[in-house]
Amino acid sequence: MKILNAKELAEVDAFTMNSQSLSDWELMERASSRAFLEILKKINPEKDFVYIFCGTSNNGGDGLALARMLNQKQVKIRVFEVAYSSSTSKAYQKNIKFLKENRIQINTVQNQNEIPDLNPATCIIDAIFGVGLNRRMPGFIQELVKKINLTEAFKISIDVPSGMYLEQSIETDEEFVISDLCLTFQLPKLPFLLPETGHYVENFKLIDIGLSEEKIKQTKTPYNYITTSDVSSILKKRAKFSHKGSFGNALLIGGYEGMWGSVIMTTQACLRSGAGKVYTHLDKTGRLVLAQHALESIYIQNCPKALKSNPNWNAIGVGMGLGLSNNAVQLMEEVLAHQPKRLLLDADAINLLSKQKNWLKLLPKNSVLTPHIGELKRLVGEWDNDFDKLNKAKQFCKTYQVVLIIKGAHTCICDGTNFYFNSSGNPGLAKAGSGDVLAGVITALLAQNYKVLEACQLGVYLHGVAADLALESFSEHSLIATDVISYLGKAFQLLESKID
Ligand SMILES: NC(=O)C1=CN([C@@H]2O[C@H](COP(=O)(O)OP(=O)(O)OC[C@H]3O[C@@H](n4cnc5c(N)ncnc54)[C@H](O)[C@@H]3O)[C@@H](O)[C@H]2O)[C@H](O)CC1
Ligand SMILES: [K+]
Repeated sequence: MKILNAKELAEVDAFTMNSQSLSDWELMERASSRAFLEILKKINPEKDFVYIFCGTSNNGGDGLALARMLNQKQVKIRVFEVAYSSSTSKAYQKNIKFLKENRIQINTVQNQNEIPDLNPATCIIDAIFGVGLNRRMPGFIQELVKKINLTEAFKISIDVPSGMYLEQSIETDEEFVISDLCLTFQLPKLPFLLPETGHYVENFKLIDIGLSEEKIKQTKTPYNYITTSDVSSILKKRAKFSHKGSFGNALLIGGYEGMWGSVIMTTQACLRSGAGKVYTHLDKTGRLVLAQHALESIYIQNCPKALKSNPNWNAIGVGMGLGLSNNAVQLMEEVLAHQPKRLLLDADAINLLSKQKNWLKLLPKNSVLTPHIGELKRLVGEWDNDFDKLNKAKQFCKTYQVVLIIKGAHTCICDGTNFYFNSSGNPGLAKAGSGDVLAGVITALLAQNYKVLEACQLGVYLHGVAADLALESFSEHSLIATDVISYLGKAFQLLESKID
């Protein structure tokens, strides 16, 4: 699924109206009536007192249409026109006319003194600014937003929380609405997926308003959102006459300094993700633990020898609990000298790379690096804000011709040109061990010869889905990495059921 900016969305709107012979007002009516159905699920129409703040552009037009629909349902409402401009669109004016015909009072807020007492409101609908905000909101709106954020009322933002820009960070002294629910039209918006802003948009729901699929498909954007339909087309069926040699040999290297568990979890996840054969090298003190927990894997005692004697590793995953000792440095040197076809570097492998930046140019083309935020900082340096972070990540990938998987909520994959944000997963994954599991899933897919970027998208998505499905039996608090491994099967089942 694509993530578009305001200009691209406006073009898609225009194309849709033209191709479906819709007026502005009809498209607005479609958008608002679908948002209305979602609002009804969240409010008590008999008891709630809903305040609706409408700007003077199309987002405000949605708000006015919602006011009419709520009034028709006999919901108690108060409508406020947040008048930041005197020029309004035709669709907006038509909605104002309807409200007037229905004798619904429209209160104006044009300065700080006109901001109403919000205490009576039990629900607030924020339709002040949508995707079109492109500069600082006027001071009185900043004050209004501050006041909205202080209320206990249930807050619903329409399309975008007012005050949030689609393509730039807000300044520290700027406000945006922190809503309980954001009903966003058709496609996700980039700031929802970035931690600085996304932290305040915990709950967003996509409202399908029937925008032209054809035009969306034609629109070029570097930003994408990984959904079930994107990845189910990537997953390959296992052929009837296949054998273990058809699905690749994966070698996993890590598990030193008491961190055996790390590479053993990677091994288990790799085994559960379809690799033909999984070989594991870890500190020899951990070999019996490996044998107990991953009977199907093959223990490699002498890793340098294994690298030298077998030029045909389909994929190597290195770094999980590797440590930073001289031994770890030597192992990394061996791996780099081997130049595997498919290489994934996680955890300490990334930390070692950050210490020895001259190694970066030795990475085989399309190596996959899976840093969490702290590891990314060590790799690319500090960033000013999330947009700057994306730029730095992109530059890094271009320079070294690698793929970065930036782990966190909405894990982001960057290949130097495009970004892919994950839609699956939950905060139960914010625990030690989750990354080891992810490394195992992706190494298995790389071993099976999936294209690198496809292996990353599929792996990240499956890992998140497994964590989501595991919530059937566990909670976000209690979920641990091995639970995610046990749900990988169900995650694969879900995607397999979509293969034709
Ligand atoms: N397909 C859809 O997504 C649909 C979206 N709809 C809704 O329309 C808005 C987008 O409408 P638009 O009029 O372009 O933008 P806004 O309502 O966000 O208003 C911005 C408006 O104000 C100007 N402006 C920008 N920044 C400022 C500022 N700081 N101060 C004053 N004025 C500012 C800017 O030039 C714009 O004119 C979308 O979010 C949906 O809610 C429709 O319902 C149809 C389908
Ligand atoms: K809004």
